[in-house]
Amino acid sequence: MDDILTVQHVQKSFGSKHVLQDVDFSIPTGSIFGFVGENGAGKTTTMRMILGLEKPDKGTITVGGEPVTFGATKTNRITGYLPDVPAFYDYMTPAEYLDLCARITGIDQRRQRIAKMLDLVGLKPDKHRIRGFSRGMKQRLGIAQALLNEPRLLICDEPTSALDPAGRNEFLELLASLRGQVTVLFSTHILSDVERISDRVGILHDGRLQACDTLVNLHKQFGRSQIVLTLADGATAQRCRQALAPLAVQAQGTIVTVTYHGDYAATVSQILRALVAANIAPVSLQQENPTLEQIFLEVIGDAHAAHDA
Ligand SMILES: Nc1ncnc2c1ncn2[C@@H]1O[C@H](COP(=O)(O)OP(=O)(O)OP(=O)(O)O)[C@@H](O)[C@H]1O
Repeated sequence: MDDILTVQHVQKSFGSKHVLQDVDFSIPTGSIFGFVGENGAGKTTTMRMILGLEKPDKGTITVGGEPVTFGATKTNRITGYLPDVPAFYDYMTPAEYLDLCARITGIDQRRQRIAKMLDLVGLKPDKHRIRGFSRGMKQRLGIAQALLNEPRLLICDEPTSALDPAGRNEFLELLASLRGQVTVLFSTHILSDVERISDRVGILHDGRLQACDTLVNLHKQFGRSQIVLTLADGATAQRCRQALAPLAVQAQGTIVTVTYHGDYAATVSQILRALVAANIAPVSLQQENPTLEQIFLEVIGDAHAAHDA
């Protein structure tokens, strides 16, 4: 699979502030990429550089194999953008607004295209003015606008942060429904949103992409998975802890927790063999997967440790 976007060794400072030190990543065509970082990490700056709205100090960016140049860039013909605070003409209906955008960008067969976009984002082609829209409806209209020119790459800056849970849910479903039709790059600091729909995740911290991989691989590399056993009583829990001593094991009350990296099946069979040998029958055994939030903390913790070393 080829990469729709490549960002190579990009650096950016504002005055004496080094925002991006060496950002390097690519996005395979057709995937949904969650771009994660704390406030001020440089997500918006990176996206603006991909759109040619900001000039990198060093490094190169390509979209669809073409280099992005600062200013009027050809690559924006295949890129759609939903800014963090999209601005609309409130007195227009969504169809009127999309018609205006389509005229400005010279889109053919406007009527069919607008009807298709409104249908895709679940907005009615009626006389309701944007003024009365909820934030969620405005975000969906923003997506319709960003998709108007049938882009190959859709960039969304913090698209869910201003939405309530129901609006977020709807919006994430809409983004997920675009999978396969358009490659999506969206930034957020809501990690559960990334976990729900992304194929790949990039974690931006300290001016670098500290991790960039599929969720499965991030779990493998950084996730500290746990297996939680419940025993009949405290004494059995202590015996269980001793039986499992070669593993990273803790006991508290009747609960014994084993923390492991890597393969669940291999670890659980090791546990079961040790329990059988010690003649211990647990009341329950449960697998607990790390959340992306735990992985994020692990990644930025590793970055700090490397920095301090
Ligand atoms: N035009 C500018 N001039 C000076 N500093 C800037 C400019 N644009 C961004 N910055 C600074 O660069 C840093 C990164 O900002 P950026 O908006 O890219 O971060 P972000 O990860 O998108 O954060 P947020 O989640 O808060 O939007 C911030 O410290 C910001 O103040």
